[in-house]
Amino acid sequence: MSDVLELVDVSVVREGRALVDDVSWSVKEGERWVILGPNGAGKTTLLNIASSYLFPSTGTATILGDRLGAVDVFELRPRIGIAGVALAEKLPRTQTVLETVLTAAYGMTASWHESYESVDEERALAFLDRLGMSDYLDRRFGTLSEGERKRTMIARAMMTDPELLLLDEPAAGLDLGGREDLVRRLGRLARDPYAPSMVMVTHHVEEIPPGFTHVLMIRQGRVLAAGPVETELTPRNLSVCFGLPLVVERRGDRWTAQGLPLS
Ligand SMILES: Nc1ncnc2c1ncn2[C@@H]1O[C@H](COP(=O)(O)OP(=O)(O)OP(=O)(O)O)[C@@H](O)[C@H]1O
Repeated sequence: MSDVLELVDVSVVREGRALVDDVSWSVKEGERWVILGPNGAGKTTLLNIASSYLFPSTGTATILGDRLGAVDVFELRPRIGIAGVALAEKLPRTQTVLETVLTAAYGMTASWHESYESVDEERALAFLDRLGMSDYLDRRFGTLSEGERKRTMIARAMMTDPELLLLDEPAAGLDLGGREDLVRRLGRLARDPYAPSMVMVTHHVEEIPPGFTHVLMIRQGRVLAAGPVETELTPRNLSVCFGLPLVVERRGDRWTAQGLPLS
């Protein structure tokens, strides 16, 4: 299996502080990773490197075989799908759901009188259908609920047929039904052998979709644990990661965690 992403001794330093501190981590083809860590741990910073929007201060980052700094990022970026709040905020609120997904095929955020190929439209419709958004095609992106917006963003991220799919807190802000719906859909995607390698950032083990294979735990920019979910998602690792005693349980193919009662 080849490396989809390889970070070696990567640090990101801002104002004299390491936001990401000496991180070495590799994602192999077909793996599905979840990045867990408390607020401010450096999760989004890592995704920004993985998406080629941020260069390490020191160390090397190799994405889809190309080393950051030695590759034209504009050639690399179409190979990476991203769904996250930062991108959602850049998308025009008045654009329809279908246009929001279609524009990804042209590497744009807004439509500019392109004439879309019918094959692109068919792909957009198929992804929107898979994400349960077929009834919203003509709705303005800005009028969508949080859950509908998240599902549209994932459909959009799939449009370019990416080799690497990055999901930044896809279930944040969703109600219980919305979260469970999204986790099931991501679980189906994770199990699809033709789906891209995936990296998903979350704060909650309950949001880990079935089929996700590996976990990276970070705290204060440093890696605490990295490896298969079965061996690394332990009460000890999770407690150190979030800084309080936690129990973690696996039920079927899902996870739950809770704090131990105060004595
Ligand atoms: N440009 C910057 N200059 C200085 N500090 C920054 C900069 N960007 C991010 N940080 C800081 O780096 C740390 C890591 O930020 P990051 O967004 O990666 O964390 P995170 O794990 O994604 O957090 P959250 O779970 O709250 O989204 C935070 O303390 C943040 O304030």
